[in-house]
Amino acid sequence: MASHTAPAPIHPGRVRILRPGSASTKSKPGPVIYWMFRDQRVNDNWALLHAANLASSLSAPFAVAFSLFPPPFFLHARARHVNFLLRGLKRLQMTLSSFNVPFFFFKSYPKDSIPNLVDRLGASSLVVDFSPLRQFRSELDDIVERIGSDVAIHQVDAHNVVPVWVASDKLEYSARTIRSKINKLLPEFLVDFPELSKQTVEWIGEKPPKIEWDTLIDEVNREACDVVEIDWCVPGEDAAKETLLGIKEGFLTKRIKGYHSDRNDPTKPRGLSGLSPYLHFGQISAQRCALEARSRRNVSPQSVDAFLEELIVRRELADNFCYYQPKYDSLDGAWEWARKTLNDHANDKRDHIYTREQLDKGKTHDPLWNASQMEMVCYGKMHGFMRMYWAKKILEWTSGPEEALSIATYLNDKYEIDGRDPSGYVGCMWSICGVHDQGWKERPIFGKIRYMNYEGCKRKFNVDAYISYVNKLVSQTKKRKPEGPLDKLLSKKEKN
Ligand SMILES: Cc1cc2nc3c(=O)[nH]c(=O)nc-3n(C[C@H](O)[C@H](O)[C@H](O)COP(=O)(O)OP(=O)(O)OC[C@H]3O[C@@H](n4cnc5c(N)ncnc54)[C@H](O)[C@@H]3O)c2cc1C
Repeated sequence: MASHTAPAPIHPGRVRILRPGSASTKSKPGPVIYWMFRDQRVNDNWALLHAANLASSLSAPFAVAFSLFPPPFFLHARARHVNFLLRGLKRLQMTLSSFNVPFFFFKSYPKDSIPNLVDRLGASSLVVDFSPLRQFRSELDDIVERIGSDVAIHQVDAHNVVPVWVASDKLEYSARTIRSKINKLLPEFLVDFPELSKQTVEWIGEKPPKIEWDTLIDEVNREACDVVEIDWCVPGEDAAKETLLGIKEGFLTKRIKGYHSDRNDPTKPRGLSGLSPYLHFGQISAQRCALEARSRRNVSPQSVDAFLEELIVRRELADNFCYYQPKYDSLDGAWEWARKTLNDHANDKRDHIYTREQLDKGKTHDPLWNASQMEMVCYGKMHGFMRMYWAKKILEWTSGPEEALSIATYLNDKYEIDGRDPSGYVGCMWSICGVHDQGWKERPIFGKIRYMNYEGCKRKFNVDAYISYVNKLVSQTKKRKPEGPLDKLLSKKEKN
């Protein structure tokens, strides 16, 4: 991609030394291993660049390792998620090999495979990604504990434009309180990436075993078959780049102008960037998206500013919340005012009460809600505006806020291709528990939590058009038989 600012070295604030190790005191330090987790890309990846720099400073080679949690997978991922990830990694392995970088893949808990690999290879250093999610952090704690004290362990926040620990040292109250902190740091952190160079120190150690990608994908399709793969979104870095900058339908090249006016209209899904699957799996860097958007600001300042607000401020606020609030997916994680108002109204009469199963099947009295649920179930990505309405109605139609939150996060994680993400937990917490929002006029069930209703949606967009759009999506999905290999379909889409 084109460079717009001078490439910068890695900002020291982006790297945390979890353990110093003693590699530099050795006459022949062992290789550097990068345990890739959340940032599954070769381009624009500060963690990979750091591993390469570290290796070069030690005159040692480096390799990348990825460990797929065994079933039920990380955060109970379904075939939709795991195979998007695997198809992306399949391409990533090829790209890495063009840089002479070996790629080790395991289907086991990282806390088992990574320390074992580090030990077997006599590695001098381990570089790890950052994620604020509990399950990742506990896995990392175990890894650190199991690795010998002479091995250096460095953590790099390659996901956020401003590393979470630099942006703020505390739980932020709202976008208003974090915005100025992030904006002040952008000149330091929103800089162009240096290029990754080909590995020059020869890898003479153990060779990674051959990865049978197609067999793995078939296995996952059997093991996590309750939510099937999607076919409209091609996984991998190239497709991510195409979504951002493609000459036919790229977001910044063709669609950005309408973002400001169309992004809250669910009948215009192309009005959104469509980048969330790629951002979630780290197949594109948010920093790259921001650099490219900023360089096109003259095309449509309002739209670019609105996009940067979502991409940087809102997304990184979500990481801040999950990082500093351990109860990020529970009513206990809400602010005192919200917990009080929700508890005050927990026993209010509900006109409709649905079970998780009824909601899962989209069987409520509200055709708009059912359509949004089906958009998520069949298509795998509900429109951003509908996500708010969808979650708020779950609060209205279940027996209490704790149950509502648990159903909303369960369904969001199960079906959204971008689910199991800090932005998902915070989206549900915002909608149901008022996190990052303010108190509104008190009303039944919701208390002071912001309310949304069907009539409001009717005033904002053409509800019937959205419902028919989703019906069409559903029937197209039903028509697509799982007969032909999805690979064929995906590669055809990639060529177009
Ligand atoms: C109940 C609920 C659940 C949500 N679940 C998820 C989820 O599981 N995963 C997820 O990535 N986002 C989630 N969001 C946030 C938002 O709806 C999606 O990020 C957005 O719809 C993704 O589509 P897009 O990339 O085309 O959006 P665009 O509008 O083009 O946004 C670009 C990027 O900005 C970020 N972004 C946009 N809106 C938000 C937001 N409100 N909070 C944080 N980051 C944002 C995302 O990374 C997004 O990809 C949820 C919101 C709500 C209210």
